[in-house]
Amino acid sequence: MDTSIEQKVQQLREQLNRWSHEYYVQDRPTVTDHEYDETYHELVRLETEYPQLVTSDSPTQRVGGVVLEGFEKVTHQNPMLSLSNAFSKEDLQAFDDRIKKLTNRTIDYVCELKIDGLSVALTYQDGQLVLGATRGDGVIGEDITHNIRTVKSVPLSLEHPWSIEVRGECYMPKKSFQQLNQLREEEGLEVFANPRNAAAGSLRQLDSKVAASRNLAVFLYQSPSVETLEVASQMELLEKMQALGFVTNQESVLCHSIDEVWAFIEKMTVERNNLPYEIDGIVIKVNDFKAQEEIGFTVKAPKWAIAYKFPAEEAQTIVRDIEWT
Ligand SMILES: NC(=O)c1cnc(OC2CCCC2)nc1N
Repeated sequence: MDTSIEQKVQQLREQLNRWSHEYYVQDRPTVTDHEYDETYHELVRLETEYPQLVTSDSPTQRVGGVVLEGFEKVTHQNPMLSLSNAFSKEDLQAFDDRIKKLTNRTIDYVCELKIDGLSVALTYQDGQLVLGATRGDGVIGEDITHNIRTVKSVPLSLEHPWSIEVRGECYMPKKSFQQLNQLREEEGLEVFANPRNAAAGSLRQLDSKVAASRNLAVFLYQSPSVETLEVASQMELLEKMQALGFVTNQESVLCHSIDEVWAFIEKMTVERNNLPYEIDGIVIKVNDFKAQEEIGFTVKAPKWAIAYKFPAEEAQTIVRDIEWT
């Protein structure tokens, strides 16, 4: 088979992956959907005629044609940690006091929206996505690669042949959640209680066509590969992951004191209702990785991070009703 066909297929594949990155990762498309679809179907036609040219990172391989018998177990080389919780400004002040006792370094905090989804770990080998896994109990998770590959904002391959693992949250946008529940109601099916359950239910499907239909998305926020990535702080890690083509949450901020952290929490307590996805709090992390190492971990969770949880909305609703009645 002549190499010009091979080059044509590679050129189409790379072009479509670039356009997909612009649309799903940067939210800045440079072509119309029609132009994307035309190019996509040209690739489908050529891959159908020359199936030996299909590669695992071709956009045609995202559509979910895999039905598993069951889920394989995955052991996380680096345990996926959980978070301690804070519920008040006083809890955060106590956290800040503890931190100051554990390191003499000047501490900056990174505040990240606590995305209300399902934790996932993505492993890339030589730039190719080879594994998508759930957190499970933190040590043993489930292999959900067939479903993770259908999430449009997860790169199937990276521009450079990195061998790294990145972690984040897979979630269902509010709009997709409402549309899904409306569809389920029309079909007489049980509706999902919240977007988190809907995302978890979608990723735990054996048939990847289901996940492919659920418009899932991800935000990446952690990586055990900090040596490979040569980053010295959480902020640098977020910037590096974005540079590699991963979606990171653009609301993350650097705070120089716990008072600034609280100001951000108060701001997001109001703004969270306008976000296109659900959050259930704010994650506060010591920025500098050397300081994180000094501060250390408890058995299950880092001492250098805490999750401030928003008050449960139902409680507020009840209180509001009482006030008005
Ligand atoms: N749901 C989130 O958005 C979220 C969860 N966890 C973390 O960090 C944990 C992970 C390992 C140590 C701290 N960050 C987040 N943004």
